[in-house]
Amino acid sequence: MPDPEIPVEISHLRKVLGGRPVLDDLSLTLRPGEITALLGPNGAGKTTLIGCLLGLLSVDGGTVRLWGEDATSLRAETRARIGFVPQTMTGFTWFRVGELMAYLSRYRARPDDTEDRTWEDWAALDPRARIKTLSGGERQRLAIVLALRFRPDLIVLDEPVASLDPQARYDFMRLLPAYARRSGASVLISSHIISDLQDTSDRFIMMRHGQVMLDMTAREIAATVRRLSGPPDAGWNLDVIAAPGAAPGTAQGAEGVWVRGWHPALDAAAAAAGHAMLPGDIERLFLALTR
Ligand SMILES: Nc1ncnc2c1ncn2[C@@H]1O[C@H](COP(=O)(O)OP(=O)(O)OP(=O)(O)O)[C@@H](O)[C@H]1O
Repeated sequence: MPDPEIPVEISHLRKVLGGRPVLDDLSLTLRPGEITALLGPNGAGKTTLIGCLLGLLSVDGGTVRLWGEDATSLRAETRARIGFVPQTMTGFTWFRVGELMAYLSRYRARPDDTEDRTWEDWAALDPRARIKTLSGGERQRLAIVLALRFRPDLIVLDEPVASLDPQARYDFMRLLPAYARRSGASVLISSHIISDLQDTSDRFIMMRHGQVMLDMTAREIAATVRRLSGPPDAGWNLDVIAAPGAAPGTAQGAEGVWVRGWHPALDAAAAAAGHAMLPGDIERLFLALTR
């Protein structure tokens, strides 16, 4: 049943491009107030997924629902609840920064001067600058400000920080979760800079070849994912999720064996078996899953 409380519900999504499935039987749910990191190597299908999620691309199978509505036929009020930061901002080049903000403000459903100031102060753009003269990073800042000033309930960001300088990136990765906590917005952020996402995300979705390889909350990963020095005992009932460097047909990886389903009762047995247990470090887990 479609649920009007759930910002995004994707079920068995299939998308074919150039004659091959780029997204294949993909399901995921984004919940209110949660920051979800979307990770995956180049070509995994992240941008295509975002296109389907926003209703910009048609789907070849499955469903994409935003607050219970089909993504390709959202009502205008529902569309107004979404803030999207694309990989690169195009268009509006003839405007000056201040003119564009003033122009778009006319269409805002929920003006909020405090939010405006927070993001405008962060972006530190000259309102008189013409958009066509902005640098790549300045355009990225503008795209972020434009998406977030509308106080969206769902924020979708496709690699928003790649061209930001370290200071702007650092500040943004602190302002974004603060906004999500304040507003209860659901955030989906795709990025290759995993260190930025490690401490700020509540949930991690790792994609490869158009499929979800792992979808877990940060808490679940910390509590139940471990890297062992060798294969686990069969009686421990653990799922081996990655064994990078493993010889075909074996679970033994040169860089350890990643398992899920860990629980503290196993600590003593694992220590006796000589396992060096490391908690789930997101970046190493991602590298192991995608190697
Ligand atoms: N219009 C198209 N026609 C054919 N293939 C396409 C088209 N658009 C994308 N693809 C293919 O779909 C796959 C997924 O592309 P997508 O841009 O979604 O990946 P991504 O995970 O966002 O990658 P990146 O991290 O490089 O941005 C790629 O192999 C790409 O070549």
